[in-house]
Amino acid sequence: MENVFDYEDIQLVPNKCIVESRSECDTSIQFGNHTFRLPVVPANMQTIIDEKIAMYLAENGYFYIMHRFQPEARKAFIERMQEKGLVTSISVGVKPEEYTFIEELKQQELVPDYITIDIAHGHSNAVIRMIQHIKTHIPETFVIAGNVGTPEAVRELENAGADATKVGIGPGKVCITKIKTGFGTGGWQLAALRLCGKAATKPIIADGGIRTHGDIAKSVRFGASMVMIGSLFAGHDESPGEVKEVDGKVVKEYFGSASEFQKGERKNVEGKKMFVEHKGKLQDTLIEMEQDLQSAISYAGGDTLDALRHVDYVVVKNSIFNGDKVY
Ligand SMILES: NC(=O)C1=CN([C@@H]2O[C@H](COP(=O)(O)OP(=O)(O)OC[C@H]3O[C@@H](n4cnc5c(N)ncnc54)[C@H](OP(=O)(O)O)[C@@H]3O)[C@@H](O)[C@H]2O)C=CC1
Ligand SMILES: Nc1nc2c(ncn2[C@@H]2O[C@H](COP(=O)(O)O)[C@@H](O)[C@H]2O)c(=O)[nH]1
Repeated sequence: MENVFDYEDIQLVPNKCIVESRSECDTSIQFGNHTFRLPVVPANMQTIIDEKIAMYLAENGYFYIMHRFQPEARKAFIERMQEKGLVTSISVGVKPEEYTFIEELKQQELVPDYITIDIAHGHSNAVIRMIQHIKTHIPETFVIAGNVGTPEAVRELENAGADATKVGIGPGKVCITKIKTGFGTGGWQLAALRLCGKAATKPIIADGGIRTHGDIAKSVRFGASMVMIGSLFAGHDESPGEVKEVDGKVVKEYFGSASEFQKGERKNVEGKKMFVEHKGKLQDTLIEMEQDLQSAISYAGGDTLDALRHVDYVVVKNSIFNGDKVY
C-alpha cells in the first residue's frame, strides 16, 4: 500500500486569507436532515456520553450519538428527547434482540432521526443485515454503519443502504485491537480515511486517533463530514465515569467499549482503561474546538468548512512537533 501516513505526519498548506476576523468562519455542517455547529461528535462510549450530555449537545446545536450499553433505557431516552423537540440519535448492535427493538420503535412511534450500528468489525453480513432491517422498518431514519477501514467496506455498506459509514479500526486511545489482533488502521488512520473518502458516495465519519484540534481540520481535508472523538472529550466535569486523585491531580476514567470494564468479563477484550487529567467544562472544550476550526478555515483561505477540503498538504514524517510532546 502506498502513501501511508497519519495525522502527525501531515501539515496543511495555507492559502491567502479572505476574512477580516476568524469569527467570520462558519464551522457548521449539514449531516442528514440537520445542520450542526461542528463536524464533531463525542464517541458513543459509556465514559464519554450519557443522557445529560446528549441533551446538552442537542439543545446547543451539536451532533451526538447515545451509546448502546444501557439497551433498556433507549426508548425512554428517545421519548424524552422527542418531547423536547430535540434530535434523537441512538446506537444499536447486531444481536437478535436488536431486530425486535427496531420493530418496536416503529410500532411505538419512537423512530429516531439517527441510528448508528456500533460494531468492531463492521464489514460483515451481520451489519449488512441490520442496515437492511432498519431500512425496511424505519426507512426515514439516517443509518450510520461501522466501523470499517477499507474502500470496499464503505461501498458495500453504502450499497446495503447505509446513509453514512464510520471509518477507523483500532486507532483509538483505549484501543488494543492492533496489539491483540495485528489488524487495523492504527498508525495510518488518516491515509485509510483518504482511501475510504475517495470511494465514498455518501458522508463518512472519521473515528479514532484525534489527538489535537488540528486533527479535525485534517480529517475534513481527507474526506470526513463528521469526526468522532473519544479521549479529547474524556475527563470533563460532566463526563461519566469514576473520578480519583493521583499525585494530587484529579483524574477521570476513560475505558474502551470492548474492555473488560464495559463487558463485565474477560472475553474477546480489545479495549483498556486509562485515567485522563480533569479538563474542566465540556462547553469550554467545544468553544475552543470551534475557534480552532474557524482559524483552520481562515488558513485554508475560505470562510466555510468546504475551503478545507481542497487545500494542499505536505507529508512531514513524524516531525511537526519537533520532538515536543504536546498531548
Ligand atoms: N473502532 C474500533 O476499532 C473498535 C471498536 N470496538 C467497540 O467495542 C464495542 C464492542 O464491539 P463488538 O465486539 O463488535 O460488539 P458486540 O460485543 O455487541 O458483538 C457484536 C456481534 O458481532 C460479533 N463479532 C464481534 N467482533 C467480531 C469479529 N471480529 N468477527 C466476527 N464477529 C464478531 C460478536 O460475536 P462474538 O463476540 O461471539 O465474536 C457479536 O455477535 C463496540 O462499541 C465497538 O465500537 C471494539 C473493537 C474495535
Ligand atoms: N479497539 C477498540 N476501539 C475502541 C474501543 N472503545 C472505543 N473504541 C474506538 O475508539 C474511538 C475513540 O478514539 P479516541 O482516539 O478519540 O479516544 C471510539 O469512537 C471507538 O471507535 C475498544 O474497546 N477497543
